[in-house]
Amino acid sequence: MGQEGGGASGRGLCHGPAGLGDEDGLPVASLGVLGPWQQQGMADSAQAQKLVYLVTGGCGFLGEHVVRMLLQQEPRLCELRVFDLHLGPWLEELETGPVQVTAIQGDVTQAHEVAAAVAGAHVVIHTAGLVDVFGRASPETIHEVNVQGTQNVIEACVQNGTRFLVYTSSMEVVGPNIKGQPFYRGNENTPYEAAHRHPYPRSKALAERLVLEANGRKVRGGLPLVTCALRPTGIYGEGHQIMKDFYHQGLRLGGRLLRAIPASVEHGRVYVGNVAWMHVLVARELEHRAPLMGGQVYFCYDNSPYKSYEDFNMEFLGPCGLRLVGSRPLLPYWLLLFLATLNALLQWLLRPLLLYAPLLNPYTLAVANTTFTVSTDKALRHFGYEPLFSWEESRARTIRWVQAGEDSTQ
Ligand SMILES: NC(=O)C1=CN([C@@H]2O[C@H](COP(=O)(O)OP(=O)(O)OC[C@H]3O[C@@H](n4cnc5c(N)ncnc54)[C@H](O)[C@@H]3O)[C@@H](O)[C@H]2O)C=CC1
Ligand SMILES: C[C@@H](CO)CCC[C@@H](C)[C@H]1CC[C@H]2[C@@H]3[C@H](O)CC4=CC(=O)CC[C@]4(C)[C@H]3CC[C@]12C
Repeated sequence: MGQEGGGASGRGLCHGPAGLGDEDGLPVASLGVLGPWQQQGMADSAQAQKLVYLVTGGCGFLGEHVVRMLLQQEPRLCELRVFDLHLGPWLEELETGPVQVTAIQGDVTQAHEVAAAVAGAHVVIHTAGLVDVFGRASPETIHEVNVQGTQNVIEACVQNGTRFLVYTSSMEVVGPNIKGQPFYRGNENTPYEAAHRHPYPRSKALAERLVLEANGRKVRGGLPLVTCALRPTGIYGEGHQIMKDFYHQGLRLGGRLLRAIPASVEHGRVYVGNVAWMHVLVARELEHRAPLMGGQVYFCYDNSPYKSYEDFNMEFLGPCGLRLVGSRPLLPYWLLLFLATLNALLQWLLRPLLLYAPLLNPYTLAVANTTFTVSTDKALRHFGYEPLFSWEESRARTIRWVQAGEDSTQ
């Protein structure tokens, strides 16, 4: 595994898009007279291993699954660049495989670091982001990472002739909105008033718009950029820190969690392995279905059941020995809202002294307390997506991970 500090090199036999001289901008240089479409038939052979992928945020919860999924499911991969502010030690175990894994410690807000990492890549999967709905980071920082960082990725693709960009957006781009209106089993075309005040959903919405508007821009060499955005609902699975936090909280309370949200409020959830699989499929199919998929958004979905946030968590925490107390919320909503507001006030008062960022605040309460679920088959229709993991398997894997009690996803 190569380790880099803000740049990428040592690409071995991979050929970057700029040096191809192929009309479609596809990676055919080292395949002699074969055209791009013929390459597809060779996908399983070692000769076809010519693609360079870059995953930003590749050491995060989702990013790690995307990285591992690419190594398992993308036979044309030659080099995989993993770009993150903080590199994970698990990257080292990947160095024995046939694909060159290049770890790049870098910051998406630094345009030159992003440009260096993108140079020579065929596909960029941009999952890096500041996921903060708890007030840990300032609104300016969230904007800088999520919006300016995404703009840097787009510009780097344009400068370097990289044609395929997949962006990890979020359900939060749509809602729940500030009015708390329910979004009940909606799809990508369901009308909904997306209005946000919170910095995280605002930043994701702005970044998603940048990505979609960049579709069709000419990249170096004159070919069009093809972009699309995936919108996961609440992701769960191995590595989901908040799930672990609830588990430990339950253990501290003698094996109990207290119901705060009515069981009737549905919150969309999707297994991390399926979200990663969707990214891999989209990245692969963008090349072949650019006119259909370019500039599109897709909700990430699978067969996980529709439940409230807490009832869904109990699917995993129950088998780990926890119990959710109460068939109805134990505290009235007004009291929860009061506590959430108090938390926000304390956060503001204590900010000069310390960071107080509990899970409960007016925004997280609103998200957990508003129905937001998706029901769509757009990804199936556009690029043949079907979940790789059944609900039973997703559940079993997540339970195993919670029980293992470690922080690794494996
Ligand atoms: N966790 C969830 O339920 C959902 C997450 N998403 C999106 O999925 C993506 C991944 O989220 P998670 O894996 O949950 O979060 P995460 O925090 O585990 O991963 C984000 C990764 O981005 C990296 N990163 C942050 N700032 C960076 C910077 N300036 N430069 C380079 N790398 C940076 C972090 O170090 C981290 O490894 C994010 O874009 C998020 O908005 C979307 C929907 C739901
Ligand atoms: C009121 C509490 C009583 O137990 C429960 C508070 C739970 C919250 C911390 C979570 C409820 C819903 C979660 C969010 C949701 O899954 C959608 C998200 C999408 C993203 O893109 C990022 C993460 C998140 C905002 C997620 C964050 C945690 C919750 C607010």
